[in-house]
Amino acid sequence: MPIKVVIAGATGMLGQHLFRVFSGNPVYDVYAISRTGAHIPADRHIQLDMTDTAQLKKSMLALKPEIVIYAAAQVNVDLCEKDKDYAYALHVTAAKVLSELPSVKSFVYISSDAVFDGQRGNYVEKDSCNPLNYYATTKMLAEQELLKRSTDIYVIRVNIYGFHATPGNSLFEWAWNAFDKGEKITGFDNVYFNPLYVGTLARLVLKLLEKKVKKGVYHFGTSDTLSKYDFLLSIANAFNFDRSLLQKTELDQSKFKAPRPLNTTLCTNKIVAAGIRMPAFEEGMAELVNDFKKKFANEYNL
Ligand SMILES: NC(=O)C1=CN([C@@H]2O[C@H](COP(=O)(O)OP(=O)(O)OC[C@H]3O[C@@H](n4cnc5c(N)ncnc54)[C@H](OP(=O)(O)O)[C@@H]3O)[C@@H](O)[C@H]2O)C=CC1
Ligand SMILES: Cc1cn([C@H]2C[C@H](O)[C@@H](COP(=O)(O)OP(=O)(O)O[C@H]3O[C@@H](C)C(=O)[C@@H](O)[C@H]3O)O2)c(=O)[nH]c1=O
Repeated sequence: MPIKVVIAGATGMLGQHLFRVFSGNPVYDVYAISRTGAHIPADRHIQLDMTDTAQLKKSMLALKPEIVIYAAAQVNVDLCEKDKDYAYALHVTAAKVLSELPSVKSFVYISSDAVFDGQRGNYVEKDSCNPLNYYATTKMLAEQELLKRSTDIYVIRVNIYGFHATPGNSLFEWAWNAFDKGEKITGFDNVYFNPLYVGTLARLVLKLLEKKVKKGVYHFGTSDTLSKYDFLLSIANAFNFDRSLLQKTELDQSKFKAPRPLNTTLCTNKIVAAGIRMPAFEEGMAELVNDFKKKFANEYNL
């Protein structure tokens, strides 16, 4: 019998890849939860606003998933600062409800590098969290809630990049669109991270479950570190945009509502020791370029 998997947030930038990767493996019988169902076959989609926990519980008690992968979120950090109840309901309460289902044996929660305050970088799993904004606070609270359970809980702290199936506003999409229109943008030269391409992360999540890695918290990320300016520059280079459209700036010049951390690079020794290799940044970027060209070749004349 195939193993029933539910992907919460399967229409998202990461979720679309999780849905594709798990659906492509006959071991799994995959279902998606989202509000819109964009690009998900109708017979695989469970349309839900997960902040309606009564409805969520009812439909999942009927479906009985064995594995839940939680990639749903409100990733607009400033919006989370404005609507704290919604952020808490989506990031903490809904995840907790799913983790408590009697059928669930393994639960993967996609957390964030933002749980750290960014004062130091190269964080290991045991370092203390000190979130600077409410988005990150809810990710930390969710981790704490979930880790109380005796089920196999995997918390993956990571930063990600990619693009949506229906064009959205990820960092990559924002920069690509600006460069394409010939607009100038500024890149933070003092903010450091080691982000994974979403296509890569989806495969690594499958590997994590298949290798039966010990439950707990894991840091995922590229083996090298870059600034957000370097990241934006690599987009300009990869797509042959005019590099002079990108200028350097520092984080304190930005006008965010919610404070952001400076250096959230994650040390990945623990997951590498468990036998899962983390790629170099250029490997993921090459995959993104390939995926982007395949998807948008005609639309953008690539
Ligand atoms: N993007 C980033 O820079 C980073 C993201 N992360 C984490 O990675 C994970 C994936 O993020 P990403 O793919 O960028 O997110 P997206 O915003 O691309 O996708 C979010 C997903 O959640 C679903 N969703 C949102 N609200 C609800 C709701 N109320 N009820 C049901 N479904 C909902 C959306 O579906 P729909 O709109 O169809 O309902 C969508 O499928 C998240 O856990 C995030 O915290 C970590 C670090 C960085
Ligand atoms: C990085 C960057 C962003 N910006 C602007 C445009 C961009 O859309 C906006 C937000 O940028 P970012 O997406 O990098 O910033 P931010 O919203 O802080 O990204 C975060 O997202 C959440 C979901 C996480 O989990 C975190 O780890 C974190 O990476 O700020 C610049 O103008 N220059 C820059 O160098």
